[in-house]
Amino acid sequence: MLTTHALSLQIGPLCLLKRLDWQVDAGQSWVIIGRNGAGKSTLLRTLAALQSPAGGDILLQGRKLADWPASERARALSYLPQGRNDAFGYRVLDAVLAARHPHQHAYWESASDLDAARDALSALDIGHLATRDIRTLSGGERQRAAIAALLAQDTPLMLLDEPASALDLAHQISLMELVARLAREQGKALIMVSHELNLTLQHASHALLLFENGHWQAGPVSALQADDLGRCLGYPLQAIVHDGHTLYLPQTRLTP
Ligand SMILES: Nc1ncnc2c1ncn2[C@@H]1O[C@H](COP(=O)(O)OP(=O)(O)OP(=O)(O)O)[C@@H](O)[C@H]1O
Repeated sequence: MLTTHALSLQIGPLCLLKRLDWQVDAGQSWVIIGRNGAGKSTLLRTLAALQSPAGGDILLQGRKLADWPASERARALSYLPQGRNDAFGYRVLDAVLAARHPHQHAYWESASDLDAARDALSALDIGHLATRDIRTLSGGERQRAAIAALLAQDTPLMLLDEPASALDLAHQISLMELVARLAREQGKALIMVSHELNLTLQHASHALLLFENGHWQAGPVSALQADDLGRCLGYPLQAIVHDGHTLYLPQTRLTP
């Protein structure tokens, strides 16, 4: 689905990523993990073709990302950025319908566009907000409306930047279950940035760790080591197995 060859990211003198060789296949859900400023959002924006890498190649379905016409690319990948800014008072349903634009052949949306938008709103538990002015939503509701729009876009590759950050615990869990289901049952490929370590690692299949100075490590979640994760996040962690799940907890530091 997505391949990178020697992908490097740099902002001014700051090297964020050095020669990333990476493959994301259909049915996989990846979480990108790293400290603040590690380059996670920059990587996601680069994969969404919103900024250029310092070097290397990104291939989407075998074709260079830069060679994709924008309208075709919008049917192949969707992107949820971190922040949102609503200048106009449109209805929640219309905001989600707008995400169907890449699939529309006529000026007006079709019945299947409406179905896709309504299904996406229900999946995010905000069907009852369909006719509300989007500017009146709470932070978590607005986040769920944005994720619903991403679902309605219905692309094989989905890029999500901190999708669970504004959500309450119950909605965080149902979002992660939804994401895992999309990968498992529909063969979607997902790449998420998340600071909700244990929640995300319970549902993701693979992890990409970003270390300082552009170093990285990629592999299945089942092969993750607490030492590597701790080094990546700048705090020692211990792995605890509970109910068949591995949880990563901060090690207690002995006070001198
Ligand atoms: N336009 C810019 N000008 C200068 N520095 C930038 C710019 N964009 C990003 N950076 C810097 O690049 C680094 C990586 O930013 P990025 O947003 O990718 O980090 P992140 O890993 O997503 O962090 P966080 O966990 O805090 O969201 C940061 O140090 C940031 O300050």
